[in-house]
Amino acid sequence: MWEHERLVVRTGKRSGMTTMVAVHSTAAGPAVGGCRMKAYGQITDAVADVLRLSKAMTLKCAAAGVPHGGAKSVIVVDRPLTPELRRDVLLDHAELVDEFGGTYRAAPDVGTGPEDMVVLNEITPFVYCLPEERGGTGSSSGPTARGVLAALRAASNHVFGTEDLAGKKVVVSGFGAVGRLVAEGLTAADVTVSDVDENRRTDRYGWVHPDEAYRVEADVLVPAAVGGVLSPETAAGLKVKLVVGPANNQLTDDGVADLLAERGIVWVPDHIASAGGVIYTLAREDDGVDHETALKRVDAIETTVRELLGTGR
Ligand SMILES: NC(=O)c1ccc[n+]([C@@H]2O[C@H](COP(=O)([O-])OP(=O)(O)OC[C@H]3O[C@@H](n4cnc5c(N)ncnc54)[C@H](O)[C@@H]3O)[C@@H](O)[C@H]2O)c1
Repeated sequence: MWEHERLVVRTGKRSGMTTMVAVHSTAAGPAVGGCRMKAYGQITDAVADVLRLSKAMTLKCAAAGVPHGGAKSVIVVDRPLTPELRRDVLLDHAELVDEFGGTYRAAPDVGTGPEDMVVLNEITPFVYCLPEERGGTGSSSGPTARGVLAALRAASNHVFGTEDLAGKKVVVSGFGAVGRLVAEGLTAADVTVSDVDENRRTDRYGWVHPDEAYRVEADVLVPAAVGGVLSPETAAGLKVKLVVGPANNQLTDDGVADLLAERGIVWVPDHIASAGGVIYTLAREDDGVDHETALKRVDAIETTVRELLGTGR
């Protein structure tokens, strides 16, 4: 069933590249979501992604209790990006974002960052996370990681009876901006990391090949790379008790949640565990609260997860 409010797919007049915006819902308020820039096999893959991700943003905003709906945008990279082409496609995309008149407000996502929001902002005011020197709050990776750590505290307490994961083996799959900060925050745990990019390997943590990350024996798995990583097959092969991570849309389909539950594996939905970035950004940029107050709102993810797991207080 079609449940999105609006989907527009456009060929950019400067770049000739395809960009798109999907608004899933504005029922709770203007829709927010990231602008993803990546290569896809087919345009239909990109459309499927933008529809899935925009719906996940509606769930994320609802669970976080912020007065916004969910949207997402995608820039389909179909050739090597020179700096000129990158700028052109961002300007093309900015025109599309602007046509939504504020019903979609864009933030960075995989493949884009605060500096790209500066380019969008040349055409549209409807952007978040400009660099701090431009009056924005910059990258939201820090608050996102903080939210994941809050979710981990609550879930760890539920599963292991301890909040700090002391001595527990934790596998962080995806050693990028968020994964790295989550690993750093798990000071008491025995952390192993994994990434498709071998250059990210470090002596500080154990290392496991990405193909093995979802099969190794451990206590906790933190998906911090890409979506679609929990399929019926990977769920059947997991040897962990707890899965909590920032990667959006971790399940290949909703039924995988039941498979995990049947196996006694506790999974905290990604739209709850990954909400720290959106909570922080909206608190600072829309509500105008200070850094510490915004972080307190992020830390409330711990309470949300306690309530979700029936250990609320
Ligand atoms: N940054 C945020 O504020 C934020 C907010 C909400 C959700 N997320 C989600 O969290 C995840 C991580 O975000 P990020 O900002 O750290 O991204 P990032 O691009 O900085 O890091 C992702 C890392 O995953 C690696 N990777 C890619 N494919 C992989 C694979 N198959 N197996 C293992 N590693 C792989 C990449 O090499 C990279 O190091 C993404 O799914 C993102 O959508 C991020």
